[in-house]
Amino acid sequence: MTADVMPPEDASRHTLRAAVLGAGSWGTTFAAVMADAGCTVTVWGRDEKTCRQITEDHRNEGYLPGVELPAGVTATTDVRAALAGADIVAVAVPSQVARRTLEPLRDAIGPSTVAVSLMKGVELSTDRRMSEVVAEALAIPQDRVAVVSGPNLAREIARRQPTATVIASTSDATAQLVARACASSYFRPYTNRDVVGVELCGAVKNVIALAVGISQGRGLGYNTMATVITRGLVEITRLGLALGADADTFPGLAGMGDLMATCASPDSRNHTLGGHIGRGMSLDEAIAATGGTAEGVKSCRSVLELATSLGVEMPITHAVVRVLHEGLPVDQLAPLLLARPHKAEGA
Ligand SMILES: NC(=O)c1ccc[n+]([C@@H]2O[C@H](COP(=O)([O-])OP(=O)(O)OC[C@H]3O[C@@H](n4cnc5c(N)ncnc54)[C@H](O)[C@@H]3O)[C@@H](O)[C@H]2O)c1
Ligand SMILES: O=P(O)(O)OC[C@H](O)CO
Repeated sequence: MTADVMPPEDASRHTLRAAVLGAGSWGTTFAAVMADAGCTVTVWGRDEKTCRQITEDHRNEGYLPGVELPAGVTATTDVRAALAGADIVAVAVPSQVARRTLEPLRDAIGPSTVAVSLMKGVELSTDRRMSEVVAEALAIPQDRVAVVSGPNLAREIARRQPTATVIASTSDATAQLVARACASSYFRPYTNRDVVGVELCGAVKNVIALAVGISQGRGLGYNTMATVITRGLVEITRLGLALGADADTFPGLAGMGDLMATCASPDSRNHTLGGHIGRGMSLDEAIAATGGTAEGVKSCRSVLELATSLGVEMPITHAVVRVLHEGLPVDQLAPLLLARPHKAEGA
């Protein structure tokens, strides 16, 4: 199949209305996905110029250069106008601002509106997963919340390159509604009840991608990359199981699938930022050079806190925290990981 050629769907199959909060890469892309799946979509963004460009020119050049958006996507800076009458509200702001973005909007959400977290992070002050933050901030029950996570690099999907994703919710009806709102010829959703596992995979793979980026920035090769990815999946699984996740989630799309995409792609902000650190930039320089939201930079600390509170060992995550936030020189990362006491592979 040739890339960039999947046609949009027939947009007349259903009449769902969706709002997307966040006019960045993934918010805009997921809005386009839902529009191609037949929804009428309004994006809320903070920047007037970006919103006008989305509505009038069907583009968001700041985040998705060269991409033409479906005409069914419009944008506004008026968040309440975006939310009016929405069956679905999808949230795509940085994880650490989700709570403060959503709390003032409690009264603007309809009584049966479903909220979708598109975010891949863990809240710093509370160690909460994003579906927990969304439910608490909007004061809605968990069964009206779904999570979308998988190998979903926005820039590829915005060009209608085919991919699959996972829609996780404690409610089958909620997951199916969201799946219907986004399924198209280039975007295939699979539903899953394991919200904990799906969300953890999405948040922790960003930390592992930072580690892979750092090692590649140091000039290390594919053996190192494969080792970090594989042992990264082991530590994601260990934490997930300790939190009650389903073991089947980890080798799936939200686990191994997203880990591979993020650790391999030059489009990944986490991977890219890790590369800058590996080549010797300071954290502030690397954040500025990368642009966009690299969630692992902050979430590595909340993930480590969560793991420590449960007595779960996460050596790669710990090493990333030490390099990014505790001044460990980058060339000491590999020796730190390799000098750990011997253990059997399955232990
Ligand atoms: N880009 C991707 O490929 C991708 C794919 C899947 C999931 N995600 C996840 O989606 C979430 C959003 O990522 P993104 O790629 O769209 O990020 P982005 O940096 O491209 O866009 C973030 C958006 O949030 C807005 N924003 C920033 N600070 C804000 C604040 N204080 N209050 C309100 N809005 C604010 C920005 O203006 C921007 O519109 C992240 O959790 C990310 O991990 C991203
Ligand atoms: O650009 P990143 O590193 O936030 O990764 C984007 C997506 O999460 C990949 O699925």
